[in-house]
Amino acid sequence: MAEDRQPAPPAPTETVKILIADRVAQEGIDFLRTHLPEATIDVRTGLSPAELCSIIGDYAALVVRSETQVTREVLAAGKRLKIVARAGVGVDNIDLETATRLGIMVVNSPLGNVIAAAEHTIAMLLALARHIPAADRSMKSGKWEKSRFLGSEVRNKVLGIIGLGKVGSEVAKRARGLEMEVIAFDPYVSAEQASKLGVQMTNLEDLLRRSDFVTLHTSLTTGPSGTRGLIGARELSLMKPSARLINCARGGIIDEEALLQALKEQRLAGAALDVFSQEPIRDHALLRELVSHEQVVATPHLGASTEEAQVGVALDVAEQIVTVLRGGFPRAAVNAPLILPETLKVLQPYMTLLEKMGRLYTQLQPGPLHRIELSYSGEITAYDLRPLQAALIKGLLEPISDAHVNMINAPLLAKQRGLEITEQKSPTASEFANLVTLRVLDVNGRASFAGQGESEAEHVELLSGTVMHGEPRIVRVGRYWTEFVPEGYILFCRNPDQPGMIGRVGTILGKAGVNIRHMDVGPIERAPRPRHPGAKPDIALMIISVDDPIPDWALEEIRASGDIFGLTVVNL
Ligand SMILES: NC(=O)c1ccc[n+]([C@@H]2O[C@H](COP(=O)([O-])OP(=O)(O)OC[C@H]3O[C@@H](n4cnc5c(N)ncnc54)[C@H](O)[C@@H]3O)[C@@H](O)[C@H]2O)c1
Ligand SMILES: O=C(O)[C@H](O)COP(=O)(O)O
Repeated sequence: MAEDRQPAPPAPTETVKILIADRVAQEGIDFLRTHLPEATIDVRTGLSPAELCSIIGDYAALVVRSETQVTREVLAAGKRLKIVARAGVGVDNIDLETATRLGIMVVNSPLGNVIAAAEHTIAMLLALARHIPAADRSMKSGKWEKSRFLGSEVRNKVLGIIGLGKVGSEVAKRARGLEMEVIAFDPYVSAEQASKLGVQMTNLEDLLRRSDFVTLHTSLTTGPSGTRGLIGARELSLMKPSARLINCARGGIIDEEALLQALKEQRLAGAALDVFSQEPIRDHALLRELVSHEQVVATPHLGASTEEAQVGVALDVAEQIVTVLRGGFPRAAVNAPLILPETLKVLQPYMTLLEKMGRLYTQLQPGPLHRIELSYSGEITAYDLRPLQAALIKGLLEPISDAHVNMINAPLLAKQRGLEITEQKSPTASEFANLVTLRVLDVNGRASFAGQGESEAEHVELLSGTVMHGEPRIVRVGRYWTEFVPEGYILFCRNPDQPGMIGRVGTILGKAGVNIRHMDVGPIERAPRPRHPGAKPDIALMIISVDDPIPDWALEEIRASGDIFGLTVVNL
C-alpha cells in the first residue's frame, strides 16, 4: 500500500535536505541557512506531482503554500520526511491523516496572514463600490468613460459578515472605521463578543436581506452543519439586487453556478472573488465565465500575498523546521499528538470519547459557548486528565473553524472563544466504571432550558459518556438516557412516546436505501413511569445510526410525517 513507507536506506551522505516547493519569502530561506548551516536547501517550485514524488525521498523537510498538493503518494515517497511546513493557514492541500499515520509532523502559521486577508477584503469592497478594476481597464484601452463608472459610498451602508473569527473580526474593525453599519452571522460567537467590535449579531436570512455588502469569513467545512455551499441559489435570492458579495475565505462556500446565474439575471450587483472551487481555475469553463463577468472583480488567491504576511509566515515555519529537525516540539503543530505515549494506552479511548462528545454537542446544539462543567467519576480520575479536556476542545472547535487543536494550544483557543471549562473529579464510580459528563452553562452560570414542552425536550445542556469494551459510548443526551456508539452519521429526533413512531422513520429510511446500523429510543426516566389513561405521552428521543448520508428528501419526509420534531443529523 502507498502509505506503508519502507525504512529509508542509509543516506549516502548525512546532509539534511529541505525542499521549498512553493514560493516563500527569502527571509524564511535565509533563516534556515543561518540556523541549519549543514543543511542543503533546494527551491524547486512548479513541480508536477510525479516529479515531486520522484525527488521527495531525499528530503527531511518540505515547505509548501496552497499550490503543491501533499498527497498520500508524496508522503509515502518521503522516506526521510520529518516535517511538512505550510507557510500560511489552510492545510486543505495536505493529507493530514496519512502524515499523522506516518509520523510526519505538519506545522502551519495560524496567525501570520490574518491582517493581509482582512485588508484584501476591504480592498475588494472598495474596488466593487467604485468599479476600480473596470475603470482601469477602460483607461488602458484609451477611453475616458467618466459617466460609466458611477460608484456608491460605503459609509452608512450595511456590511454583513458571515464568520466572525480572526479574519472576520479584523474586517469588522476596518469597516467600522469606514463608518459602515456592521452586522454578522456566526452561530458560535456570542452577542457580547460581537458588541465589543461594534457588531450586531443576527441570523443568516436577516443578514442577507439587509446587507449592501456580504463578506464570507468561515473556513470550508463539510458535513451536515458544514459551510460547503452555504451561499446557494436560495441565499442569493434573499439578497438585494443592489447588493454585492465578497469571498476571500475559501472556494466552495459559494455555489459558483448559482452566483453566475444571479449576476447574469441582474439579481445581484456584483461579486469580488479571491478563492475558487478549483485553483488555479485553468480551463474550468464555469469559473472562466464567472471571472470574465463584467460585474466580477477577481484575484488569484491573493489574500495572504503581502510582503509583511509572507515574511511573517515564512519565518514562522522556518523557526519550526529548525526546532523539529533539532528534535524539539514546534509551537504550531497541526497534527501534534495530544498526549505522551506512556499514558496514551489508558486515556486514548477516553480522548476519543471526549472529542466525539465535543463534536456531538457542537452539531446538536450550535451556539456560543460560555462555560462547561466537566465531571469525571471512576478510576480515570487518578490520571492527569488535561489531554481529555484538550480532546473536548478539539471536538467542539474543529468542526466549525480552521483551528488545529493540540495539548499546547487547547486552553488558549478555548479562552479566545470566551469559553471557560471547570472540572470536578470523584474517584467513586457510579453505575459505570468511569463516567464523563459535560454540562453546558449559560453566561450566568445556569444550566438553562430553552423552554417548556417540546422546546425543552429539544434542548441539550448535558452529555454523558463512558467507555465499554474499549469503545466510547454516549449514555445520556440532555434529559434522555440512551446508549450508542458515537460514530458516523446519526439521526436524532423527538417524538411522543407512543407506538408506531420507529416504524414510520424506519420505513422512510428503507425507501431511501439507507441502512440502519443501530437504533435507540431514549426515555426520560430509567424505568417506565406509570401513565394515567388519557394522559399525554412523554416525549422520547429517537437515535438512529446509519451507514450512509440520508438524502434531503427523506429528511423532509420524516419531518413532514407528523409528531416528529427536533430532527438533526450529525456526522461523528
Ligand atoms: N484568501 C486568503 O488568502 C486567505 C488568507 C487567510 C485566511 N483565509 C481563509 O479565511 C477564512 C477565515 O479564516 P480565520 O482565520 O478567520 O478562521 P477562524 O476559524 O478564526 O474563523 C472562522 C469563523 O467562522 C465561524 N463559522 C463556522 N461555521 C460557520 C457557519 N456555518 N456560519 C457562520 N459562521 C461559521 C466560526 O465560528 C469562526 O468564528 C478561512 O477559510 C481561511 O482559510 C483565506
Ligand atoms: O490558507 C492560507 O493561508 C491562505 O489561503 C493563503 O494561501 P497561500 O499561501 O497559498 O496564498
